[in-house]
Amino acid sequence: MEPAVRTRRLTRTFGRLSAVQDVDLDVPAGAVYGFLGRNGAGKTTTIRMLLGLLAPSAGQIEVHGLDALRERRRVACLIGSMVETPGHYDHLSGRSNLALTAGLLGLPRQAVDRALEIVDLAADGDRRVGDYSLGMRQRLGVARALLARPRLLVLDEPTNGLDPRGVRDMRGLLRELPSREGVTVFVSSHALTEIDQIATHVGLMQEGRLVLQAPIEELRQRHRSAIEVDTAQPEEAAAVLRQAGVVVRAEGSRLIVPCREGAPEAAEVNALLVRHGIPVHGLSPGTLRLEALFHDATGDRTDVPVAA
Ligand SMILES: Nc1ncnc2c1ncn2[C@@H]1O[C@H](COP(=O)(O)OP(=O)(O)OP(=O)(O)O)[C@@H](O)[C@H]1O
Repeated sequence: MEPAVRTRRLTRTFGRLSAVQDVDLDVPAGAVYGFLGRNGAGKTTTIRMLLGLLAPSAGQIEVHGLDALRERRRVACLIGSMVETPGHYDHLSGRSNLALTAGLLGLPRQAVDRALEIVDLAADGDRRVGDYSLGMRQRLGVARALLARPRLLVLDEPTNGLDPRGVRDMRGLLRELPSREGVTVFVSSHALTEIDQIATHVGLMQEGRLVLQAPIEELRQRHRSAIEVDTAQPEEAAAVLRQAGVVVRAEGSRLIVPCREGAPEAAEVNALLVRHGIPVHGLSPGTLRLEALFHDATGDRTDVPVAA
């Protein structure tokens, strides 16, 4: 299948500043692509070029096989977007807000009902937008972006400023969109933790460059962190594990089992220790620590580049 987005050497300079430099994005159709980076890394500039709001200084952009710079109108019809906090008419209901846009686009009224349904605002559709929470306003923005049934949905920091519930709702919505609506989701964020559970692919921007791009599963395989064992008998536990051929390191009362080729799963470590009568107070299963991954990709060990 042709990719939803493909850029080659995409570049944008502002005076002497390279806001985006030689970026090769590959966004597969049907993906939820998490576009990550700190503030100022070049995400918004890239997104504005994808949407035809800003001309590149150099490079190419293809959207579903169409040259976005030559066929701007056709490409615009394929994309729905929400860039920055969406503006709504506060005195109107959510439904009326969408109906206005639908009217401008020449879409039938059913398009409004469908969009409200998708973002789970059908029950609140007749309430004034002024009474909506920020999360509801953001979802209404997504509904508007979906009105014309785009093939690609581009969202710039849609979880910015949302409370945990708002983040959870937005996550749930975005995760479902490819399978429910057949739309590819391209979503930017400076907070990895807000999208690591929904992204199928990630791209990381740093200082205008795309320093990492991969399917998230591949990254999970490569960067599963160590299993941590909390026990009152660390020395005995370490001896048991070493005898079983497991590489292990002690850190105070915790034991660390690095995840590497042939390392046991957390459950096996637990079973082995319990079999030898060693109580295990806590066991962390070695989940993906994307922070570590980003440290590796950017060579930045001083702080976490994309923490919540
Ligand atoms: N119109 C402009 N004129 C001059 N410099 C700009 C302009 N737009 C962006 N920049 C600069 O380009 C760089 C990248 O900005 P951009 O907004 O793309 O980053 P970002 O990753 O989206 O960050 P944020 O999350 O803060 O929006 C920054 O240094 C920014 O100051």
